[in-house]
Amino acid sequence: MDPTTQEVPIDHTPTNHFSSKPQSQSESQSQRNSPISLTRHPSLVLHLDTPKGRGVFATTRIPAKTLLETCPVLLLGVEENREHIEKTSLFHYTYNWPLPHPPYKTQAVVLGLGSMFNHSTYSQNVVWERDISRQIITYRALRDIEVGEELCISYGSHLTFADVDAKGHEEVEGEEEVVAQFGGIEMD
Ligand SMILES: C[S@@+](CC[C@H](N)C(=O)[O-])C[C@H]1O[C@@H](n2cnc3c(N)ncnc32)[C@H](O)[C@@H]1O
Repeated sequence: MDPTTQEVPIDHTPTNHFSSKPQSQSESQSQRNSPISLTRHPSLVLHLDTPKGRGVFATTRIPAKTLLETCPVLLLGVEENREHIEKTSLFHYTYNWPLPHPPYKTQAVVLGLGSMFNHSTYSQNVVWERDISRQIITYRALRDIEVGEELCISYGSHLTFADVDAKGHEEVEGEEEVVAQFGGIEMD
């Protein structure tokens, strides 16, 4: 797998990009029950008028692996998503979210800055990780981020919009592809 993108199959096991230490059952149980710190890195600002719309930028240098943001998510019902959300602009802000039962996937609205990170094919500098049991997503610096740099994640390879960073003539995929990928954002 290309480590710079997050195109991984849906996995119900929480993963950690920066540590390989497995969690014991009691550790994960006590983690589930403890309050969640809601981190937002103080150097993040929102620019309103970029070629990608709004976007998140750094006002100081941010070292690799720094925790940037912790976002609670709002899980959508499968039918609710299909019948309503997919028909609205909110759909382009949703992430795929695994379910333990058929159809094994729904969408989630990410509350906080998580919905503001744009996509970069070539300069992804932020990785994100779902915590399935606690319904949160955490974002970390993938590498050192310089002053003035935009913070970008990868939405995966199937985009529903023309990528302003694209160098070639990459095709914009249809809406159904997006559902299969990012939700609105594959974000996996
Ligand atoms: C989750 S939102 C990100 C925040 C968005 N820029 C805003 O202003 O609300 C996803 C949307 O941002 C835009 N976007 C993100 N990455 C982009 C890129 N690389 N090129 C062009 N547009 C992008 C697209 O309109 C996409 O549907």
